[in-house]
Amino acid sequence: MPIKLKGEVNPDLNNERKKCSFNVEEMARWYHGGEKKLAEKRQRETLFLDDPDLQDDIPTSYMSHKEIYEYGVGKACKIFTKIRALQEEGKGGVDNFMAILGGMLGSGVLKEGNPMAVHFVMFLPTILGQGTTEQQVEWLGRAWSMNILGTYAQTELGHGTFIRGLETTATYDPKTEEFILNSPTITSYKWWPGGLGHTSNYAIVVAQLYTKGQCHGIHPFIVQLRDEETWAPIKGKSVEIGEIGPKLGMKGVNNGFLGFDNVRIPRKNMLMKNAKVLEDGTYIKAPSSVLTYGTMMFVRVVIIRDMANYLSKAVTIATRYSAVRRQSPIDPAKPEVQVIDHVTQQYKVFPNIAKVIIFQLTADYIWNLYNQVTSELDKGQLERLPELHAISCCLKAVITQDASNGVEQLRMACGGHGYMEASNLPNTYGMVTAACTYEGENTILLLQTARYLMKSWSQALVGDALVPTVEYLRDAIKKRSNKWDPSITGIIKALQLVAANKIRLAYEHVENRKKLGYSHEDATNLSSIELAQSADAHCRAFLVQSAYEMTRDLESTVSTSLATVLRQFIELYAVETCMKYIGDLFRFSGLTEDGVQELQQRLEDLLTKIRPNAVGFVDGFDIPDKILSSALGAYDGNVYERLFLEAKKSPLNQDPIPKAFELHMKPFMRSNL
Ligand SMILES: CC/C=C\C/C=C\C/C=C\C/C=C\C/C=C\C/C=C\CC/C=C/C(=O)SCCNC(=O)CCNC(=O)[C@H](O)C(C)(C)COP(=O)(O)OP(=O)(O)OC[C@H]1O[C@@H](n2cnc3c(N)ncnc32)[C@H](O)[C@@H]1OP(=O)(O)O
Ligand SMILES: Cc1cc2nc3c(=O)[nH]c(=O)nc-3n(C[C@H](O)[C@H](O)[C@H](O)COP(=O)(O)OP(=O)(O)OC[C@H]3O[C@@H](n4cnc5c(N)ncnc54)[C@H](O)[C@@H]3O)c2cc1C
Repeated sequence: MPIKLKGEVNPDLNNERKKCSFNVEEMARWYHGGEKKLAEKRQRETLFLDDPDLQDDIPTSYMSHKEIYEYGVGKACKIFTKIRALQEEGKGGVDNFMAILGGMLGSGVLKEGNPMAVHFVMFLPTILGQGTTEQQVEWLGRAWSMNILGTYAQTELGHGTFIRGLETTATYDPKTEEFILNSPTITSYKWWPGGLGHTSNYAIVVAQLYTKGQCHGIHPFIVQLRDEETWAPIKGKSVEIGEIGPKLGMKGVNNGFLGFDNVRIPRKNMLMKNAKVLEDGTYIKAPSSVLTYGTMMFVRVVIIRDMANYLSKAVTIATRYSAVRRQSPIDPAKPEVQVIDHVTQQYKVFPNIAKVIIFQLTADYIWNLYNQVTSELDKGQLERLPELHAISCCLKAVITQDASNGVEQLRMACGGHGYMEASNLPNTYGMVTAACTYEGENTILLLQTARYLMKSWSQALVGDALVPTVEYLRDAIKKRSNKWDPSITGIIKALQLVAANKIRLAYEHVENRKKLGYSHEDATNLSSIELAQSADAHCRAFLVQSAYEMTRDLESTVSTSLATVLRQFIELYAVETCMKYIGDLFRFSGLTEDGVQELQQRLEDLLTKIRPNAVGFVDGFDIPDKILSSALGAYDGNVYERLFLEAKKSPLNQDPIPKAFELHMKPFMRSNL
């Protein structure tokens, strides 16, 4: 019997949708920032997803490495042609870029990643954030219209985290008013930049600046890599350039390597909004050396929404599949149930739905804070930069880690079929887990936050004023333990108390070690497990608190039925966080065995309450099938038909007798007859 799509929605999914107690369209409006934004999102998606030129004829899974790249570049050009047209019509603005570069619409049209993404995510923002007005005039026009394509070349073969240790040099020659770029060692070769391999003809290169025989640390330079007409690497052998080879995921991103042999660039190509080199080689310091790190902060901020997007896709796939899949009766006398009725399955899936909401709210919070602080920086006010750095570092670390764990858990929640590329969960995992490493490896970022927390603790000890994100430390100094209060505000206080005590202990252990004669750096390294954990605890308390505060007036903005379900998810997030940190809560918050049993009961009650709304809720994320790209997660739930149709696409299935039979198996199988 030929397998065809039925054109009908799976009856189990139909029943789920009938059970939903709130209006899914209202949820979509709330989640996407209001009616206007939702309508724009849908129009944009239709424009891209229905374009015959942007359909996937062959799944990329069956393509070679080279084909994936060529196909990706072709698609990227078509995508940006459409984006250009939208911009020219004055439609969409930054929202178009947010959508097309990230894990929602972007990953729907270009599953393996976009080889031109770093041009918009880092090359342009670096010129904007670190170029002078003249440099912006010189470069931005051509970069915006993509007449030149750039990347961000910071990481080297030998150094990614410790950027002060980068080895690429840019030595100023006052005679010609040029910088001379060199890669003195193999470890100094740039390694990793997205699109560097074959897709960019310019790069922001981060290099050690030498002038008048002195090193002034790392600075950004605009360097041409390839001829604009011929695309040949410039000046024969002086630029050595290529791509780094296959990776776990992001297979279409064309990450590259780059080496310099006496490559000369004009003085004006050093980005000089902050630090400067004058014609005679005089160096003028920046108001703060960390302003060079600004692009990384920008990307850490946008990654948060990207993680919410990827997780929302994975959890939509797993929730719908869990409603369609029937396996094992609960009562042996009755038929097999939908796997979503097994409570352990609910426990795998629903907390990940809750995380999408929390991450989305956090993305709004951090985006607003980022915009406030950068507008202050433009006026020369640097006061709030450390707080933004501290909170964005731990949020990036915790949210990428949770999203990555979440996608993997959801893949497993789909059993064997989750392991198929046709589920789109393996590819999603490849995209998400990369974010745990890029833009600052997560442990490093937690340690950056911890560095700030140590300072904040010492300020709290002497009664100095504290910024809002660490204000809770002041109360914790006075009160080291608490009486357990199971309300949401009580949970927030308890999580803050855990964080504050972990910060205190890490601080005390660093200080004790210093008293034993260790240097500050060695004492810090010896205490770094506790330091990283204190930053993690701080972030988790922050996530619950900010979600709670950002939804304070929920009842006045949405219907009671929607507010009820949203509150259930926020409460589930808070309770699940408590269950994960139960040992810490016992240590520091006055939680008792009775309290734990109450939390367990509450967790189970919440799963039961959420159960009838789960499918409706993920429908409210409003993710079109073409973006989900999943046989398991499509709106109609025709899982088995889709899996079959995908399997039929395998090149091996195009011929009933494989070549390998005549070539290898037959001679082998008969050789011992
Ligand atoms: C215009 C564009 C239009 C449209 C585009 C719009 C939107 C795009 C939208 C959507 C896109 C969607 C998704 C994007 C998602 C994915 C992106 C795609 C691809 C990603 C490509 C990846 C790129 C990269 O990975 S680039 C390389 C990144 N590398 C790193 O992150 C390195 C990590 N290391 C460091 O940052 C540093 O080395 C360090 C660990 C911080 C240590 O540095 P250093 O040794 O100097 O520091 P100290 O510890 O001694 O600290 C000194 C001092 O500085 C403070 N500090 C450190 N960093 C910062 C900072 N960034 N800002 C402010 N302050 C900072 C630190 O706290 C110390 O302060 P104190 O001395 O006061 O304690
Ligand atoms: C998909 C992808 C895309 C990327 N795109 C770009 C790009 O466009 N441009 C670019 O410039 N770079 C890019 N990168 C590079 C990326 O930014 C680095 O890989 C990242 O910053 C981590 O650095 P590393 O690889 O040197 O890791 P390492 O620093 O070598 O980390 C290895 C281990 O050492 C630990 N470690 C290191 N230092 C410390 C410390 N001080 N304390 C405690 N532990 C420590 C880490 O926690 C980790 O466990 C990309 C990377 C990936 C994976």
